[in-house]
Amino acid sequence: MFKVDFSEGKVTNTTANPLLSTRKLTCIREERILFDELSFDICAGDIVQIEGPNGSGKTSLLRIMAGLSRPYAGDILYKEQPITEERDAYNADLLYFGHLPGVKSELTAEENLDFNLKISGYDGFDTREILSKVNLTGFEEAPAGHLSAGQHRRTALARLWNSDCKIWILDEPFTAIDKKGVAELEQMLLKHAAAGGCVVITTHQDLSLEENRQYKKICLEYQYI
Ligand SMILES: Nc1ncnc2c1ncn2[C@@H]1O[C@H](COP(=O)(O)OP(=O)(O)OP(=O)(O)O)[C@@H](O)[C@H]1O
Repeated sequence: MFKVDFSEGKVTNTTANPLLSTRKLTCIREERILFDELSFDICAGDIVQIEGPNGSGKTSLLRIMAGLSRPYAGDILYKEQPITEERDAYNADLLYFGHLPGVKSELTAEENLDFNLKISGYDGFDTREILSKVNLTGFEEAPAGHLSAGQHRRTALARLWNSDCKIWILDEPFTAIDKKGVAELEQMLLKHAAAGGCVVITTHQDLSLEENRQYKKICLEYQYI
């Protein structure tokens, strides 16, 4: 595990054959520089945790990396090409899990999963089997609006268990998830990385991945203009 701290200024950490890269990425919100000329690479097998206090810019960074918002300056590269030029290929290889991960309260857990997988282009999956992996057996037909906060989150997370995207960008996936669920999800991240995928994740939880050689932390701190 290594730790890259950007609080001292412009730190660059780049490697060969990256899957995903930031290049001189600068983000300004409300006249505050959240990060400035941020350049780093993420390779197959990497699990990268973006750390920092509330408001330091973690979600902003993830949204820019996912192509959902634009930076003040700089680029995101997918296999060394700007994502603006590789939009379709990048989107097909990206699983983005945001703060509001698209679970409709009026649909059942099973209907939500079915919908989320179908709009991502999957078919031939077994929703009950996938829901069992996130401990939702017995809750398949419950409207998501009647589920507990953790079960609601598990409904959204279930699509990780049926993903062939190499790049996972996960914004606080552990919110409301119990200890056993966190451990299971950590195992899922390790399995994904071992299979040649990569993970970018934010969480305020302590993860038990410190011993993993491919686990990295990037720390964002406040900077002012
Ligand atoms: N679209 C926006 N317009 C203006 N300001 C924004 C916008 N998005 C984020 N901000 C501001 O940017 C700062 C960073 O927000 P961001 O959500 O990236 O932080 P975070 O590190 O993810 O925080 P948390 O740990 O609380 O989730 C905040 O001060 C926020 O108010």
